[in-house]
Amino acid sequence: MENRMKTNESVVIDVKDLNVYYGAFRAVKDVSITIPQNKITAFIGPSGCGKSTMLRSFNRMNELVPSARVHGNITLDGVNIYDPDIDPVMVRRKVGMVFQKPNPFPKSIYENVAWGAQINGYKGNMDDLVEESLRQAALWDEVKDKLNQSGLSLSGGQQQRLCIARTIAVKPEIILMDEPASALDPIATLRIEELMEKLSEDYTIIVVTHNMQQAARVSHYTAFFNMDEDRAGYLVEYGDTSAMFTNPSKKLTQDYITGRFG
Ligand SMILES: Nc1ncnc2c1ncn2[C@@H]1O[C@H](COP(=O)(O)OP(=O)(O)OP(=O)(O)O)[C@@H](O)[C@H]1O
Repeated sequence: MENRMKTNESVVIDVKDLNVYYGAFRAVKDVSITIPQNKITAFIGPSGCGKSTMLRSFNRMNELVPSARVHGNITLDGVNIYDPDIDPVMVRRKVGMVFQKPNPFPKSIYENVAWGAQINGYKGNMDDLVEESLRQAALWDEVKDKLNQSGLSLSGGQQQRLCIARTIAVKPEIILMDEPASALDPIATLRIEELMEKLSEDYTIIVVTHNMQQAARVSHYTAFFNMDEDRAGYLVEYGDTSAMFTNPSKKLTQDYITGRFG
Protein backbone atom coordinates (compact mmCIF):
# COMPACT_ATOMS: atom_id res chain seq x y z
CA MET A 1 0.00 0.00 0.00
CA GLU A 2 1.35 3.33 -1.02
CA ASN A 3 1.68 5.68 1.92
CA ARG A 4 0.84 9.18 0.86
CA MET A 5 1.32 11.11 4.10
CA LYS A 6 3.36 14.24 3.41
CA THR A 7 6.99 13.93 4.41
CA ASN A 8 7.07 17.09 6.52
CA GLU A 9 4.42 15.78 8.94
CA SER A 10 5.09 13.82 12.11
CA VAL A 11 3.63 10.40 12.59
CA VAL A 12 1.75 10.05 15.86
CA ILE A 13 0.25 6.58 15.38
CA ASP A 14 2.07 3.97 13.32
CA VAL A 15 0.08 0.83 12.53
CA LYS A 16 1.85 -2.17 11.03
CA ASP A 17 0.16 -5.35 9.82
CA LEU A 18 -2.89 -4.95 12.02
CA ASN A 19 -5.28 -7.89 12.14
CA VAL A 20 -8.24 -7.92 14.50
CA TYR A 21 -10.34 -11.01 15.17
CA TYR A 22 -13.62 -11.62 16.97
CA GLY A 23 -13.26 -15.31 17.81
CA ALA A 24 -12.45 -17.00 14.51
CA PHE A 25 -13.78 -14.10 12.41
CA ARG A 26 -11.19 -11.69 11.03
CA ALA A 27 -12.67 -8.17 11.02
CA VAL A 28 -9.52 -6.26 10.03
CA LYS A 29 -6.95 -7.63 7.60
CA ASP A 30 -3.28 -6.61 7.28
CA VAL A 31 -3.74 -2.89 7.75
CA SER A 32 -0.67 -0.65 7.83
CA ILE A 33 -1.18 3.08 8.11
CA THR A 34 0.49 6.13 9.64
CA ILE A 35 -1.59 8.84 11.26
CA PRO A 36 -0.21 12.40 11.11
CA GLN A 37 -0.09 14.67 14.13
CA ASN A 38 -2.55 17.55 14.50
CA LYS A 39 -4.49 16.60 11.41
CA ILE A 40 -7.92 15.14 10.87
CA THR A 41 -7.89 11.70 9.30
CA ALA A 42 -11.22 10.29 8.11
CA PHE A 43 -11.93 6.55 7.92
CA ILE A 44 -14.55 5.79 5.30
CA GLY A 45 -15.90 2.58 3.82
CA PRO A 46 -19.01 0.40 3.64
CA SER A 47 -20.80 -0.73 6.77
CA GLY A 48 -19.07 -3.62 8.52
CA CYS A 49 -15.62 -3.16 6.96
CA GLY A 50 -14.00 -2.76 10.38
CA LYS A 51 -13.67 1.02 10.77
CA SER A 52 -14.90 1.09 14.37
CA THR A 53 -12.87 -1.99 15.18
CA MET A 54 -9.75 -0.23 13.87
CA LEU A 55 -10.54 2.86 15.90
CA ARG A 56 -11.04 0.84 19.06
CA SER A 57 -7.70 -0.87 18.60
CA PHE A 58 -6.01 2.56 18.85
CA ASN A 59 -6.95 2.92 22.52
CA ARG A 60 -7.19 -0.75 23.45
CA MET A 61 -10.96 -0.57 23.79
CA ASN A 62 -11.27 -3.87 21.90
CA GLU A 63 -9.90 -5.52 25.01
CA LEU A 64 -13.25 -4.87 26.65
CA VAL A 65 -14.78 -7.28 24.09
CA PRO A 66 -13.99 -10.78 25.39
CA SER A 67 -13.76 -12.45 21.95
CA ALA A 68 -11.54 -9.75 20.40
CA ARG A 69 -7.86 -10.34 19.60
CA VAL A 70 -5.48 -7.80 18.16
CA HIS A 71 -2.38 -8.84 16.20
CA GLY A 72 0.24 -6.57 14.74
CA ASN A 73 1.95 -3.50 15.94
CA ILE A 74 0.56 -0.11 16.93
CA THR A 75 2.91 2.54 18.23
CA LEU A 76 1.89 5.83 19.75
CA ASP A 77 4.74 8.36 19.78
CA GLY A 78 7.06 5.44 19.10
CA VAL A 79 5.81 3.33 22.04
CA ASN A 80 4.09 -0.01 21.39
CA ILE A 81 0.71 0.43 23.08
CA TYR A 82 0.24 -3.36 23.31
CA ASP A 83 3.49 -3.88 25.19
CA PRO A 84 2.70 -5.94 28.32
CA ASP A 85 4.21 -3.16 30.47
CA ILE A 86 1.82 -0.54 29.13
CA ASP A 87 -1.29 0.22 31.19
CA PRO A 88 -4.41 0.36 28.96
CA VAL A 89 -5.86 3.06 31.21
CA MET A 90 -2.88 5.26 30.39
CA VAL A 91 -3.40 4.58 26.68
CA ARG A 92 -7.07 5.61 26.96
CA ARG A 93 -6.06 8.79 28.75
CA LYS A 94 -3.82 9.70 25.81
CA VAL A 95 -6.30 8.51 23.22
CA GLY A 96 -9.78 9.78 24.04
CA MET A 97 -12.96 8.70 22.30
CA VAL A 98 -16.24 10.32 21.32
CA PHE A 99 -19.08 8.02 20.31
CA GLN A 100 -21.87 8.14 17.77
CA LYS A 101 -24.62 8.70 20.30
CA PRO A 102 -23.85 11.48 22.79
CA ASN A 103 -23.44 9.72 26.14
CA PRO A 104 -23.11 12.26 28.96
CA PHE A 105 -23.28 10.85 32.48
CA PRO A 106 -26.55 11.49 34.34
CA LYS A 107 -24.72 14.14 36.32
CA SER A 108 -24.31 17.90 36.15
CA ILE A 109 -22.61 19.59 33.22
CA TYR A 110 -19.76 20.54 35.56
CA GLU A 111 -19.32 17.00 36.88
CA ASN A 112 -19.36 15.55 33.38
CA VAL A 113 -16.33 17.63 32.46
CA ALA A 114 -14.53 17.31 35.80
CA TRP A 115 -15.02 13.54 36.11
CA GLY A 116 -11.95 12.21 34.28
CA ALA A 117 -9.63 14.79 35.79
CA GLN A 118 -10.96 13.98 39.27
CA ILE A 119 -10.30 10.27 38.76
CA ASN A 120 -6.78 11.06 37.58
CA GLY A 121 -6.17 13.07 40.76
CA TYR A 122 -5.97 16.43 38.99
CA LYS A 123 -4.29 18.93 41.32
CA GLY A 124 -4.99 22.16 39.45
CA ASN A 125 -7.99 24.48 39.70
CA MET A 126 -11.00 22.40 38.64
CA ASP A 127 -13.22 25.41 37.87
CA ASP A 128 -10.61 26.68 35.44
CA LEU A 129 -10.22 23.28 33.82
CA VAL A 130 -13.99 22.93 33.37
CA GLU A 131 -14.26 26.40 31.85
CA GLU A 132 -11.27 25.92 29.57
CA SER A 133 -12.55 22.53 28.35
CA LEU A 134 -16.06 23.86 27.72
CA ARG A 135 -14.60 26.85 25.86
CA GLN A 136 -12.46 24.57 23.70
CA ALA A 137 -15.55 22.50 22.96
CA ALA A 138 -17.42 25.68 21.91
CA LEU A 139 -20.05 25.12 24.60
CA TRP A 140 -19.11 27.54 27.36
CA ASP A 141 -21.35 30.44 26.37
CA GLU A 142 -24.38 28.18 26.19
CA VAL A 143 -23.89 26.53 29.59
CA LYS A 144 -21.93 28.93 31.77
CA ASP A 145 -25.03 29.94 33.73
CA LYS A 146 -26.28 26.41 34.31
CA LEU A 147 -23.26 24.29 35.13
CA ASN A 148 -25.19 22.49 37.86
CA GLN A 149 -27.94 21.33 35.52
CA SER A 150 -27.91 17.77 34.29
CA GLY A 151 -25.88 17.09 31.14
CA LEU A 152 -28.93 15.19 29.91
CA SER A 153 -30.96 18.43 29.85
CA LEU A 154 -28.94 19.68 26.86
CA SER A 155 -29.83 19.26 23.18
CA GLY A 156 -28.22 16.38 21.25
CA GLY A 157 -25.63 18.66 19.64
CA GLN A 158 -24.82 20.29 22.98
CA GLN A 159 -24.54 16.86 24.60
CA GLN A 160 -22.02 15.83 21.95
CA ARG A 161 -19.98 18.99 22.57
CA LEU A 162 -20.19 18.20 26.30
CA CYS A 163 -18.76 14.75 25.57
CA ILE A 164 -15.99 16.42 23.58
CA ALA A 165 -15.31 18.77 26.54
CA ARG A 166 -15.18 15.74 28.83
CA THR A 167 -12.67 14.10 26.50
CA ILE A 168 -10.52 17.22 26.22
CA ALA A 169 -10.46 17.77 30.00
CA VAL A 170 -8.06 14.88 30.51
CA LYS A 171 -5.69 16.39 27.92
CA PRO A 172 -5.42 13.56 25.43
CA GLU A 173 -3.13 13.70 22.42
CA ILE A 174 -5.55 12.00 20.12
CA ILE A 175 -9.33 12.12 19.85
CA LEU A 176 -11.09 9.22 18.17
CA MET A 177 -14.55 10.09 16.88
CA ASP A 178 -16.88 7.33 15.78
CA GLU A 179 -19.53 8.96 13.59
CA PRO A 180 -19.77 11.88 16.04
CA ALA A 181 -22.46 13.76 14.12
CA SER A 182 -24.62 11.01 12.69
CA ALA A 183 -27.26 11.40 15.41
CA LEU A 184 -27.40 15.18 14.97
CA ASP A 185 -29.32 17.60 12.74
CA PRO A 186 -27.48 19.48 9.95
CA ILE A 187 -26.85 22.61 12.01
CA ALA A 188 -25.51 20.71 15.02
CA THR A 189 -23.44 18.65 12.56
CA LEU A 190 -21.86 21.77 11.09
CA ARG A 191 -20.99 23.01 14.56
CA ILE A 192 -19.25 19.72 15.35
CA GLU A 193 -17.35 19.94 12.05
CA GLU A 194 -16.23 23.50 12.78
CA LEU A 195 -15.19 22.41 16.23
CA MET A 196 -13.17 19.50 14.84
CA GLU A 197 -11.28 21.83 12.56
CA LYS A 198 -10.42 24.09 15.48
CA LEU A 199 -9.46 21.17 17.72
CA SER A 200 -7.07 19.83 15.10
CA GLU A 201 -4.76 22.75 15.93
CA ASP A 202 -4.10 21.06 19.29
CA TYR A 203 -5.10 17.43 18.82
CA THR A 204 -4.81 14.62 16.33
CA ILE A 205 -8.30 13.53 15.28
CA ILE A 206 -9.39 10.31 13.63
CA VAL A 207 -13.02 10.30 12.57
CA VAL A 208 -15.15 7.47 11.23
CA THR A 209 -17.87 8.81 8.99
CA HIS A 210 -20.41 7.49 6.52
CA ASN A 211 -20.92 10.96 5.21
CA MET A 212 -18.72 11.56 2.15
CA GLN A 213 -19.34 15.30 2.17
CA GLN A 214 -18.30 15.40 5.79
CA ALA A 215 -15.08 13.51 5.10
CA ALA A 216 -14.35 15.84 2.18
CA ARG A 217 -15.18 18.95 4.24
CA VAL A 218 -13.36 18.28 7.48
CA SER A 219 -10.51 15.86 6.96
CA HIS A 220 -6.98 16.44 5.77
CA TYR A 221 -6.41 12.75 5.05
CA THR A 222 -8.80 10.00 4.12
CA ALA A 223 -8.41 6.25 4.45
CA PHE A 224 -10.84 4.15 2.43
CA PHE A 225 -11.51 0.60 3.66
CA ASN A 226 -13.39 -2.15 1.91
CA MET A 227 -14.05 -5.85 2.39
CA ASP A 228 -14.29 -8.88 0.11
CA GLU A 229 -16.40 -12.03 0.47
CA ASP A 230 -14.53 -12.98 3.67
CA ARG A 231 -15.88 -9.70 5.16
CA ALA A 232 -12.44 -8.82 6.51
CA GLY A 233 -11.80 -5.08 6.22
CA TYR A 234 -8.66 -3.96 4.39
CA LEU A 235 -7.22 -0.60 3.46
CA VAL A 236 -7.77 0.24 -0.20
CA GLU A 237 -6.37 3.73 -0.46
CA TYR A 238 -5.03 6.39 1.86
CA GLY A 239 -3.90 9.90 1.17
CA ASP A 240 -4.60 13.60 1.01
CA THR A 241 -8.38 14.11 1.14
CA SER A 242 -8.73 16.58 -1.71
CA ALA A 243 -6.54 14.45 -3.97
CA MET A 244 -8.51 11.34 -3.10
CA PHE A 245 -11.86 12.99 -3.73
CA THR A 246 -10.82 14.60 -6.99
CA ASN A 247 -8.48 11.98 -8.37
CA PRO A 248 -8.59 8.64 -6.53
CA SER A 249 -5.90 6.21 -7.58
CA LYS A 250 -8.19 3.16 -7.48
CA LYS A 251 -11.44 2.58 -9.34
CA LEU A 252 -12.94 1.03 -6.20
CA THR A 253 -12.39 4.29 -4.33
CA GLN A 254 -13.95 6.24 -7.17
CA ASP A 255 -16.98 3.93 -7.13
CA TYR A 256 -17.40 4.30 -3.39
CA ILE A 257 -17.05 8.06 -3.13
CA THR A 258 -19.42 8.60 -6.02
CA GLY A 259 -22.02 6.43 -4.26
CA ARG A 260 -21.91 3.48 -6.65
CA PHE A 261 -21.74 1.01 -3.77
CA GLY A 262 -21.72 0.85 0.03
N1 LIG B 1 -18.20 -7.31 19.54
C1 LIG B 1 -18.21 -7.96 18.37
N2 LIG B 1 -18.28 -9.29 18.32
C2 LIG B 1 -18.27 -9.97 17.15
N3 LIG B 1 -18.18 -9.37 15.94
C3 LIG B 1 -18.11 -8.04 15.93
C4 LIG B 1 -18.10 -7.25 17.12
N4 LIG B 1 -18.02 -5.95 16.78
C5 LIG B 1 -17.96 -5.92 15.43
N5 LIG B 1 -18.02 -7.16 14.91
C6 LIG B 1 -17.98 -7.52 13.49
O1 LIG B 1 -16.77 -7.03 12.93
C7 LIG B 1 -17.00 -6.48 11.65
C8 LIG B 1 -16.56 -5.03 11.63
O2 LIG B 1 -17.43 -4.26 12.45
P1 LIG B 1 -17.19 -2.70 12.70
O3 LIG B 1 -18.27 -2.23 13.61
O4 LIG B 1 -15.79 -2.49 13.09
O5 LIG B 1 -17.40 -2.14 11.22
P2 LIG B 1 -17.68 -0.66 10.73
O6 LIG B 1 -16.97 -0.52 9.44
O7 LIG B 1 -17.36 0.30 11.80
O8 LIG B 1 -19.24 -0.72 10.50
P3 LIG B 1 -20.33 0.46 10.54
O9 LIG B 1 -19.90 1.41 9.47
O10 LIG B 1 -21.62 -0.25 10.21
O11 LIG B 1 -20.31 1.03 11.91
C9 LIG B 1 -18.48 -6.68 11.34
O12 LIG B 1 -18.59 -7.86 10.57
C10 LIG B 1 -19.10 -6.85 12.71
O13 LIG B 1 -20.23 -7.69 12.65
